[in-house]
Amino acid sequence: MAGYDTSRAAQALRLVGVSKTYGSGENPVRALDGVSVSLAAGTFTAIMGPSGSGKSTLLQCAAGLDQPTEGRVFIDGSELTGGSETALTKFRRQRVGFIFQQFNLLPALTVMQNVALPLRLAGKKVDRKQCRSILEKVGLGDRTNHRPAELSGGQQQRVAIARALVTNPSVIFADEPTGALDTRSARSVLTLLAGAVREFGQTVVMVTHDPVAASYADSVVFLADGQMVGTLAHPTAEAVAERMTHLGDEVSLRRVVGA
Ligand SMILES: Nc1ncnc2c1ncn2[C@@H]1O[C@H](COP(=O)(O)OP(=O)(O)OP(=O)(O)O)[C@@H](O)[C@H]1O
Repeated sequence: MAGYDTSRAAQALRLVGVSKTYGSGENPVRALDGVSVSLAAGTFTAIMGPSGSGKSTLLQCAAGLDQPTEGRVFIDGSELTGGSETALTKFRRQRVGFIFQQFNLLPALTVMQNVALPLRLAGKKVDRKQCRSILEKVGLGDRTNHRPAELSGGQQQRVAIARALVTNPSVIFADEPTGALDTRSARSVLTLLAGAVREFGQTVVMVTHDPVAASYADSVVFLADGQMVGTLAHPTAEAVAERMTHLGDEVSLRRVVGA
């Protein structure tokens, strides 16, 4: 993490030969197998693949929540791998945003306090005006003093988006952000994420199972058996669904021939 530069790099995220093996001994699981990918700043990328293909592991390693067994990860030009845990935590708090399937808001805090939390954790000054303005952008300007339990699932996820945006991170990682939402709320969450990319130049990386959700992204990265097996630019839901169907066949074939 040495030599961190405050100006933004052209590549918001770069993985070089990233592998992750869980466990050791007789039955180690190679969840990621030599993944190399570069994502330009200001882009929206969906990660797709069959269950167990390594999507969540990729997100965890890319976001610095887990350490790869091999390979290097760079966010905004700064290397995440190889540093101390303390340095990594500090970097994550300042430069990375997260959105989870189950929202992960703190129930005892108000909407405003939840949004301000990453600023507090990063040791930054809490600018209530800025927090309010972000909450207005996600359509919750009138809910700042409510607690999460008083909001719908879609509204809670919009608070989580505001919370992810507040530190102006280099990358926002979203793990199945629409997985717990109805179709209408999912659409509003995806529109917000896509808007953050187009309007503020935010970089978003989203794991999803849903071809419709993936169609909101600029491109899709496909994983199978821990390896990157393809990309699709300007995805439509139909093209993504079609690719996923063939991906299943390809994976079965690779397993049969032992490739
Ligand atoms: N902590 C762990 N210990 C051991 N194996 C693990 C661990 N986490 C994941 N795995 C294994 O690594 C592989 C990839 O898992 P991962 O959760 O990344 O896949 P995924 O594509 O996100 O799956 P899903 O779509 O079902 O969430 C799987 O075989 C999984 O069983």
